Amino acid sequence: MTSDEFDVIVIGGGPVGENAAGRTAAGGLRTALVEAERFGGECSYWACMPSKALLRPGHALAAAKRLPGVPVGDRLDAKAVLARRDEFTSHWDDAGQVQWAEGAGIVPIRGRGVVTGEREVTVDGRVLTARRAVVLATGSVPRLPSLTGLSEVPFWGSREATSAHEVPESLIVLGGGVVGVEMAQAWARLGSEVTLVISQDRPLAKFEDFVGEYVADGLREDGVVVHASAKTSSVSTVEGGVELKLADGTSIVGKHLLVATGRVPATSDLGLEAFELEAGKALPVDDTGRVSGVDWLYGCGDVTGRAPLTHQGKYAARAVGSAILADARDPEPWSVAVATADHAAVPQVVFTDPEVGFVGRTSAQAREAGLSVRVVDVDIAVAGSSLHGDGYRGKARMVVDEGTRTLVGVTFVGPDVAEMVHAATIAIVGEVTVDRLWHAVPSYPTISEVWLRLLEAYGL
Ligand SMILES: Cc1cc2nc3c(=O)[nH]c(=O)nc-3n(C[C@H](O)[C@H](O)[C@H](O)COP(=O)(O)OP(=O)(O)OC[C@H]3O[C@@H](n4cnc5c(N)ncnc54)[C@H](O)[C@@H]3O)c2cc1C
Ligand SMILES: NC(=O)c1ccc[n+]([C@@H]2O[C@H](COP(=O)([O-])OP(=O)(O)OC[C@H]3O[C@@H](n4cnc5c(N)ncnc54)[C@H](O)[C@@H]3O)[C@@H](O)[C@H]2O)c1
Repeated sequence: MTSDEFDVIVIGGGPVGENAAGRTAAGGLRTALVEAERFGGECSYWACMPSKALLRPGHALAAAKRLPGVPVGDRLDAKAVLARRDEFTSHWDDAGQVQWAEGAGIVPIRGRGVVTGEREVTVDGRVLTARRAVVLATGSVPRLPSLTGLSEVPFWGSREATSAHEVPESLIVLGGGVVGVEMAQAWARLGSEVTLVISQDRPLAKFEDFVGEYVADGLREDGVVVHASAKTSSVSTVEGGVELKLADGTSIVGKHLLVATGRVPATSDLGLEAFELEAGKALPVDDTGRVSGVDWLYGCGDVTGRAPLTHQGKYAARAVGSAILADARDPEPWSVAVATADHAAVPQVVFTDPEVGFVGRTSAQAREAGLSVRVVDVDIAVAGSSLHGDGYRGKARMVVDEGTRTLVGVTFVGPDVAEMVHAATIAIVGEVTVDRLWHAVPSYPTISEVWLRLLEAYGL
């Protein structure tokens, strides 16, 4: 093989592309990983890592304040928090990721990749060929709302919100999805005056309805002003920042505006039209990641729009890698080359305080799927939660398919519930019946005892 010939070419060196390339390289295939910006992708530099690094100190401080006797100050040392965030992004230097790729036997190639023919990728004029497969892991890009004046004002996207080096005096956050609530709380706890503007009646509207209420209460406790059911009319530059006008006549002025209104799969400028694929739309893939109608082309991660989360994209990447290695066609569901869990058991944590942990289907989604649904709700009020912090407040919901007596969805909201989600994921993936789950005894005194309360409330 020449230096431009490979078995597999992966376009997009984010966490998902890295995992796909890592898997095929480990299986002995000569693999190129093409990255236009930084190896490590959005997640490492402008998304998961910096956002969680910004949130964690505020949560630790709030947790300590709930425990009499723990000596704590009143506010965060913003400079130290931002410096620690910078460490977590490796100061936006991807040398470590390149080193990892080389160590894993991958050939990293910096530049923008375009699919220019069958099994052919051109990177800034250099033509690469792939004997087996091309994998697209190009991620997603922000979706901007149509808002009068937006093209004329300077505004933040999630990149600026996660990489800022100063705490803004005030911040307007537009969008009550995950980015909106996480960044609203992070900057409020770092000392900014934050206003959250959401179009729905509560934030996190895709989750069970009580989730948004708990999170909105948590934000208000941190001083965030929440404008729910708000219709925006225009935005403009004013002395000292930006002004957002709402349709009801309310005017909000802030130093910066963060637009957090979602993301769309990055499928533009990739040459996909030549293969009858629509640019700007999610890449249509089957459960092995194979693109419909193009049998040498695969996709995984945000670009497919299936489950736009780092862990789920990496899982899809492992399936793609396995499918390429085995040249798997229509493998069995739940086999290693298939991302079956995308349909039934996607977990997600929203790292606010209170935290949200969710997996599977909400009660509404389960009903839409035609399941015979039983919903069980309990407050998280067990010995473990009382010990965890004074005034602990949380709620748990279990959605049971009565046809099989198995769990199809679980939601927790409350301080530090994130680590409880994986037990629920295992129960759903393993299709464990509630009757068997009864015998999984939670340790005393942990917050996990809420499982016992859920099963008792179910009637066991
Ligand atoms: C603020 C924020 C916080 C988040 N927090 C979390 C979280 O806590 N947990 C979680 O699970 N998810 C989180 N997400 C979602 C997560 O970031 C994405 O799901 C994840 O990054 C997707 O990985 P990916 O590899 O598919 O795409 P990306 O990480 O976007 O990587 C794609 C890469 O492809 C490159 N690329 C694109 N086009 C080309 C081309 N033509 N040629 C070469 N390279 C190209 C890009 O430069 C980029 O590096 C967050 C998102 C945001 C915005
Ligand atoms: N902890 C995590 O897992 C985590 C953290 C951050 C982001 N993410 C992922 O990153 C992706 C992007 O997050 P996001 O929050 O930008 O998207 P999102 O889709 O979760 O939320 C976007 C929100 O903006 C609202 N919106 C859209 N247009 C609007 C308008 N004109 N005015 C007001 N509101 C408007 C939508 O109703 C929605 O609530 C998601 O897939 C998310 O799951 C995950």
